[in-house]
Amino acid sequence: MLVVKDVSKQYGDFTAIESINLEFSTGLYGLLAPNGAGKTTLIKMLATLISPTKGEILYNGKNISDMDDRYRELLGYLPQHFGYYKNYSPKQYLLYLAALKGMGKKEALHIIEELLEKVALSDVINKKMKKFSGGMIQRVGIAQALLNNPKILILDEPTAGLDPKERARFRHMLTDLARERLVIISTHIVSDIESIANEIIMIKNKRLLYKDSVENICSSLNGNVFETTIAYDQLEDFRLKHSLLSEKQEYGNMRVRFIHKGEAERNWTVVPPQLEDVFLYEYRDEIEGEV
Ligand SMILES: Nc1ncnc2c1ncn2[C@@H]1O[C@H](COP(=O)(O)OP(=O)(O)OP(=O)(O)O)[C@@H](O)[C@H]1O
Repeated sequence: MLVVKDVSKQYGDFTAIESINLEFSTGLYGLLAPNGAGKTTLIKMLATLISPTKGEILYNGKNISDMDDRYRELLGYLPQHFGYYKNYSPKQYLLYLAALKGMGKKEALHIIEELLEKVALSDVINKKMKKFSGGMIQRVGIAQALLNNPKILILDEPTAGLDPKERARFRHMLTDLARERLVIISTHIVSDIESIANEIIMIKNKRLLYKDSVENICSSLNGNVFETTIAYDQLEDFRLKHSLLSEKQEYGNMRVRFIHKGEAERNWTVVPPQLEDVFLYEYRDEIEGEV
């Protein structure tokens, strides 16, 4: 069990994360927030790459920074930008990392072959990585994070640059990996984790906003998400009055989805809230202009 206890992180005078409390057990946790919200900061603290300014992170009751190597033996980590050697094959690269971890070559070879099979790279085990797609490189990244068969797997924005097919494959793989370990994945893309995370963690204004199931988070907007059709020239006025979530052209009119708290109008249809609605609503100030 991993516990984040009242953790804050400051960079000089700037506070990136403030008084965060979290508890993790086995399963998949999605850390979802727009860029700059502090996901990487939190993840780097969980990976002991940086230390909290205040508070502590405990694994089975022990402070992870005191555990030192004993904690890192339990940890697999894929950073946002991971360094690999383009002229190496996945096998050469993983053998090199295994040697750094002090693994014997015979044991390492066996594990590496198994891992590359798990991430569906068996057929390119000896091919140079310079010809690999973004998705294939990310799968090598996952394989390196799994070298020590970690109990805790932490992936920072692992789907950046992947196409929809690769994203889907990635989701299957993560579900599989989270059956027997704690997996924490950070992303600003709702669809990456919506269908697979046991719990979603959202940070807003440096603090914890939600740590809950998708269903419970969505229920915070029950009865407040509507759709209706308006004329194109009403759109600007509508945008000023309501929190617009999405808009699309439909037979010369505009179909709009929006948040409204209070009395509804007759021609509005209330719709079940989706995680994307909560994300767009909660971060409407941060992501204005981005979407
Ligand atoms: N070493 C640092 N020194 C000063 N400020 C930092 C440092 N690292 C991060 N920050 C600031 O802390 C805030 C949170 O950054 P962080 O990288 O954790 O966000 P994020 O949610 O992971 O976003 P991204 O996905 O873009 O990295 C940002 O405002 C960032 O500029």
